[in-house]
Amino acid sequence: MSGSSASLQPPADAVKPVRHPDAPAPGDLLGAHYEHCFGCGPGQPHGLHLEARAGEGVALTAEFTVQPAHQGAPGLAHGGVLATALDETLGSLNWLLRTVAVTGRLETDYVRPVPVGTTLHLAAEVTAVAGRKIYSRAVGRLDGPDGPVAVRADALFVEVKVDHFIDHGRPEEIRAAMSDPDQVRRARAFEVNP
Ligand SMILES: CCCCC/C=C\C/C=C\C/C=C\C/C=C\CCCC(=O)SCCNC(=O)CCNC(=O)[C@H](O)C(C)(C)COP(=O)(O)OP(=O)(O)OC[C@H]1O[C@@H](n2cnc3c(N)ncnc32)[C@H](O)[C@@H]1OP(=O)(O)O
Repeated sequence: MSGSSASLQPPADAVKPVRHPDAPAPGDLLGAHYEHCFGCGPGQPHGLHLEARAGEGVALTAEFTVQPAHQGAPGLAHGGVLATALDETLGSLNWLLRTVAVTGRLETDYVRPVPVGTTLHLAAEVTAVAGRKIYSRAVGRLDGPDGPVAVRADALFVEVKVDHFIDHGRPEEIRAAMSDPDQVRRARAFEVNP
């Protein structure tokens, strides 16, 4: 059963999430937040190339097709890769809040094995917000958006400033990101108070 950890239960003062007025319209592809992201970046040959689309409210859907490079057991997706798909899907919710946030905690249930070649159909939503803490959950299904559940996750993301990345990222990549106007625009657009 997922969501059992006490730290993933929203506190009494938590509020419902609010979709940002400039959030992408329902159905819009969200695009990669960073070219070299292992979850969504087009510049990672063995990455997941996960594609997320805005939903209604603070919810979205995403798809990811398991490639041979993602195996753990023969012919089956690696559990860590599936956790990455869930993490990336949950992280994409930040586009709808227009908040920069990182994963603090991710709890994953593996319900069914996921064969190579499978397209995992993911759906995620923010359930509550308490200060900098964003509570969310996701599910991944086989054979279509209404297919059997293969994986589930509950998560806590914590809002950070863009400086979080600038302060902690390896200087080579940070320098490259900061000299890319598109990347700077994407990062700054997420900040509530740039
Ligand atoms: C211009 C160039 C820019 C370059 C940047 C480019 C792009 C940027 C745009 C978007 C990118 C955004 C995200 C990345 C993208 C997607 C990937 C998917 C998401 C990820 O893959 S992202 C990587 C994995 N992730 C981390 O790398 C985090 C490492 N970690 C930390 O950096 C700190 O740990 C942090 C910041 C989490 C907290 O640190 P902190 O000092 O800011 O705050 P603090 O500790 O006070 O926590 C505040 C409140 O959260 C509670 N809390 C914290 N952690 C908890 C836990 N684990 N369990 C339960 N509760 C927890 C506390 O209990 C407290 O709660 P309370 O307020 O009630 O006391």
